[in-house]
Amino acid sequence: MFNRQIDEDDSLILHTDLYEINMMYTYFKKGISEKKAVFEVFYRQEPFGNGFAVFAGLEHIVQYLQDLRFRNSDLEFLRETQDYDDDFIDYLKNLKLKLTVRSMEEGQLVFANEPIVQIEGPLAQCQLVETAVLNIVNFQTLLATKAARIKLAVGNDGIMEFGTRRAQETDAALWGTRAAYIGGFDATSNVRASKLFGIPASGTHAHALVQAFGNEYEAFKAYAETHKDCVFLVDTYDTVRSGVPTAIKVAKEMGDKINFLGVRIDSGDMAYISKQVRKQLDDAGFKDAKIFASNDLDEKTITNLKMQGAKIDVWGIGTKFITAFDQPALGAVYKLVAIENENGEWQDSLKISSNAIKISTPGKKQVWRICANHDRKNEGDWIARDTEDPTNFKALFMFHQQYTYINKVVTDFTAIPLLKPIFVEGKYVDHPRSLAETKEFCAKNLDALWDEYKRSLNPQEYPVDLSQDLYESKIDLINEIRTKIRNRGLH
Ligand SMILES: Nc1ncnc2c1ncn2[C@@H]1O[C@H](COP(=O)(O)OP(=O)(O)OP(=O)(O)O)[C@@H](O)[C@H]1O
Ligand SMILES: O=P(O)(O)OC[C@H]1O[C@H](OP(=O)(O)OP(=O)(O)O)[C@H](O)[C@@H]1O
Ligand SMILES: O=C(O)c1cccnc1
Repeated sequence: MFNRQIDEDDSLILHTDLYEINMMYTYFKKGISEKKAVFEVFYRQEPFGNGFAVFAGLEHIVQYLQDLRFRNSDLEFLRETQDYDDDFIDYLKNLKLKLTVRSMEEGQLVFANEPIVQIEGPLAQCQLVETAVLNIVNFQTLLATKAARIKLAVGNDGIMEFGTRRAQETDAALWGTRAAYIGGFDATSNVRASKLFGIPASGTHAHALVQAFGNEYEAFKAYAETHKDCVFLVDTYDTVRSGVPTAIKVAKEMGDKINFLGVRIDSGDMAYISKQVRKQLDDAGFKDAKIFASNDLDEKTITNLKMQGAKIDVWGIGTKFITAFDQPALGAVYKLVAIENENGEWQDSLKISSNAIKISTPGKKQVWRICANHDRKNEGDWIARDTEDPTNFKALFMFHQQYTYINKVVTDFTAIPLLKPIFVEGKYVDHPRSLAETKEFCAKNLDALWDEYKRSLNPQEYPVDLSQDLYESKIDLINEIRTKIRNRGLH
C-alpha cells in the first residue's frame, strides 16, 4: 500500500532512475563527483511530422531544482535498499544544488538537434537530475507542440481543453493542460489547473444532467435557472429533432435572465449536423449563439471538418490531445558534451554511433536564432560554441549539418541567443513571464516562422546549422576517437 507517512517527507529527488544514483556512487568513490561537466537536452526528430516544436516544462524544472535535497526518508530508504557506504549517504545528505542551468524560454519554438536545456556543474549532480528533466521536457514539449498544431488548424475559433479524464494520471492532466494553454488553447475544464496556473476554466455540462432530469427540457431549464452562462449539450437523444429545439425553447423562455452562449454537439456527422444546427439557431434569432463540438477531435479531423464547411465555432478537445495520441513520446535525450580534464580544462565529449543521426555534437553551445531585419522572419538557427558571438557579424555563412553544399550567406540580420541563464551555481536568476505572456510569446514566435515550416503535412525542414568551428571540431573529434579505437581496440 502507498505509504502516506513517507509521502509527507517526499519530494521529487528520488524521481530518477536507479542508474543515475549508482553512477553518482561510482563518481563519489572515485573522487570525481565534483568534476565539472556540461550536459545538453535535445531531441532528434520533430514530433507528429511537424516542422517545429514548442518548448515547455521549464517552470516544473525550476520547481524541481529549487526543492532538490534528500529528505530523511529518502536517505533511510537508500540505506535500507541499496549497498552504499555511509560516507555516500552523508554526501547525499549534504547535497546542495550547485548547477548552472541555461534553457530556452517556455513558448519558444525549438527544432530537432539543438540544445533546449543545458545543465552544467558537478558531474554527480548533473547525472542525478537527468531523468526528471527529461521526463518533464519530453512530456510538456510534446503536448505544447500538439496544442500548437491544433491551434494552427482551428485558426481564430475557440479551443477548450477537455482531456483530464483521459490523461495518463493526474500530473499529466495538470501540466498537459498548461502546455495546451501555452500552445494556443483558450481554456481548460480542469479547475485545479485554473487555480494553480490562472488558466481560464470553462465548460458546458454532460449527458448525465439530461439523464438525471429524465428529459432535455427540465434539464436545460434547471441549468438555466442555476447558471447565467449556458451552453446546452444537445445530442443526448436527437440533436436536430429534440436537443436544439429544446435549447431554443429554454433560451427564449429565460430571455435576458441567461447568456445563451450556444449548444454543444458530441456525436454524429459533425459537418452535416453543425450546418443544420446553425440554420436552426439563426432561424430562431440566435445568430450569436455558438456551436461547440467535441468527440475525439484532433487537428486532422478539425482540418477535414473545416474543408466540409462545418459550422463549428468552439472546439472541445480531450483524449487525442492529452494523450498525444498519434505520437506518445518526443524522444528527447540528455548527453554529456563537455567535461573537465585532470588539468581543470574543458574537453569536448561525444557519443559515437553507426547511426549518423545519433552522433551528438560536442562542446558547450549557444543557439542563435537568425532573424532577417527586413521582414522579421526567421532565417534559421545557428548553433555555435558558447564563446562565439555573431551579433556583430556583417554576414553569416549557414550550411546544412549533413549536406554542407546546401548553404547560404545571410546579411542584415539580428542574432538572438536562445539559451538563457536560469540558475547560476544553484542560485535562481531568472525573471519568468506570466503564463499569459508565455502564451503570447509563443503566438509571436509562430508569427516569425514562415508558413512553409508551419503546415501540418510535410513541412519544409527548418535550417538548424552548426558554426564552422563546431562543425570542424565535431569531425575532428569523431576522427580522433575512431583512430584511437583502431590503434588501441576498445580500451
Ligand atoms: N463529418 C465528419 N468528417 C470527419 N470526421 C467526423 C465527421 N463527423 C464526426 N467525425 C469524427 O468521426 C469520429 C466518429 O466517432 P464515433 O463513431 O465514435 O462517433 P459517434 O458514433 O458519432 O458518437 P459516440 O461518441 O456517441 O459513439 C469522431 O472522431 C468524430 O470527431
Ligand atoms: O472526446 P474527447 O476529445 O476525449 O473530449 C472529451 C469527451 O469527454 C466527454 O465525454 P465522456 O467522457 O462523457 O464520454 P463520451 O465519449 O461517451 O461522450 C465529452 O463529451 C467529450 O466527448
Ligand atoms: O465542459 C465540458 O463540456 C466537458 C468537460 C470535460 C470533458 N468533456 C466535456
